[in-house]
Amino acid sequence: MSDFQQTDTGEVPGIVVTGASGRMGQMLIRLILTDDRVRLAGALERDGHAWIGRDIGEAMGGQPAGVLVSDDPVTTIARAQAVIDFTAPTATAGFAELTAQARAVHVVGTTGLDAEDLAKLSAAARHAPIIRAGNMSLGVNLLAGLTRKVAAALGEDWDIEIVEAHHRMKVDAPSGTALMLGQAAAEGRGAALDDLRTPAREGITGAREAGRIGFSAVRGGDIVGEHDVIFAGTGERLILRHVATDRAIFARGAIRAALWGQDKDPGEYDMADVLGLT
Ligand SMILES: NC(=O)c1ccc[n+]([C@@H]2O[C@H](COP(=O)([O-])OP(=O)(O)OC[C@H]3O[C@@H](n4cnc5c(N)ncnc54)[C@H](O)[C@@H]3O)[C@@H](O)[C@H]2O)c1
Ligand SMILES: O=C(O)C1=N[C@H](C(=O)O)CCC1
Repeated sequence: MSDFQQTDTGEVPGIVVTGASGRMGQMLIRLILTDDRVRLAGALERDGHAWIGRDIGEAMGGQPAGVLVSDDPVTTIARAQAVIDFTAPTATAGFAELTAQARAVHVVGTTGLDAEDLAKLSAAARHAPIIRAGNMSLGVNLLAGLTRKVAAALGEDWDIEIVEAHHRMKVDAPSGTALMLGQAAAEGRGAALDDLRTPAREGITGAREAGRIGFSAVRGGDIVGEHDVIFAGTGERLILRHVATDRAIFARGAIRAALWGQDKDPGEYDMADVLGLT
C-alpha cells in the first residue's frame, strides 16, 4: 500500500487541510493519511489551482487517497472536526469564520497575520477553539521558555538579538518564530514586544539603544528554519539556537494540536497550552 492511501476511516476526528499543495499542506496530508488517530476529511486549495478536482494522493504522486482537492471551503469545512491551516493571512482569516461556524478546531500555522486578521481570529474563537503558533515544534516552544527565563535573569546590559534564516520562497519577515521568541524575551523583561522591537537595520543607525530586541532575517536556498537568540554582554555571549531540518516537526505539532483541541472550550490557545508548557 502506498503511503498516500488512507488506512483508517473509523470514528476518529476528520481533518481538513487547507493549502493542500503547499510545502506544509503536502507534509500534513502524508502524515494524516498514515496516522490512525485522525482521518483526512478534505483538502482545500485556492480558486483556479491546477489540483482542484484531482484526488490528493494522485496529485501528490502516489495512489488515490479517496479525497478530491476542493476550492469550496464552505462545504468542505462543514464536515471537519478540525481544520489545519498553513496558507496565507487573508485566507486564514476567512477560514477562521467558517471553522467556527462548523464548531471545529482551527489549528493556525500561518504567519504574517496583521492586527485586522488577528481580530477576525479572536471573533471566531468566541465560538470554537483556535490554536495558533508561529512554530508548532516542540523544540522551538521549549526554546521560547528558555528565552523568557534567560531574558529575565540578565539585565539590560545584555543586548538581545534574534537572527532567523529560511528558504528563498518565504514571503514574511521576521518569521513567526522570531516574533514568538521576541515576545518571550520581552515578557522576560516585563515589557511588551512592540515597545522593545528594533526591525532590520540599514544605513547610519546610530549606536544600539539599551534594552531593545533586534531582528535580522536571512533568506536563501531550502533552509527549513533556523533561529538564534543572542544575548550579547560585555566580554561574553550566550546563544540559544534551534535548527529545523524537517517540516514534519511542524506538521506533527499541528496534528497533536488538532487532537488536543477536540474537547476544549472556545477560545484562543497556543502550542505551549497543547504541550503543557504553561
Ligand atoms: N507555525 C509553524 O510551525 C509553521 C511552519 C511552517 C510554515 N508556516 C507558515 O505556514 C504558511 C505556509 O507555508 P508553506 O511553506 O507551506 O507555503 P506554501 O506557499 O508552500 O503553501 C501555501 C499554500 O496555501 C495555498 N493557499 C493560499 N491561499 C489559499 C486559499 N484561499 N485557499 C486554499 N489554499 C490557499 C497556496 O496555494 C499554497 O499551496 C506560511 O505562513 C508559513 O510561514 C508555519
Ligand atoms: O517555512 C516557513 O515559512 C516557516 N515559517 C514559520 C515561521 O515563520 O517562523 C516556522 C518555520 C518555517
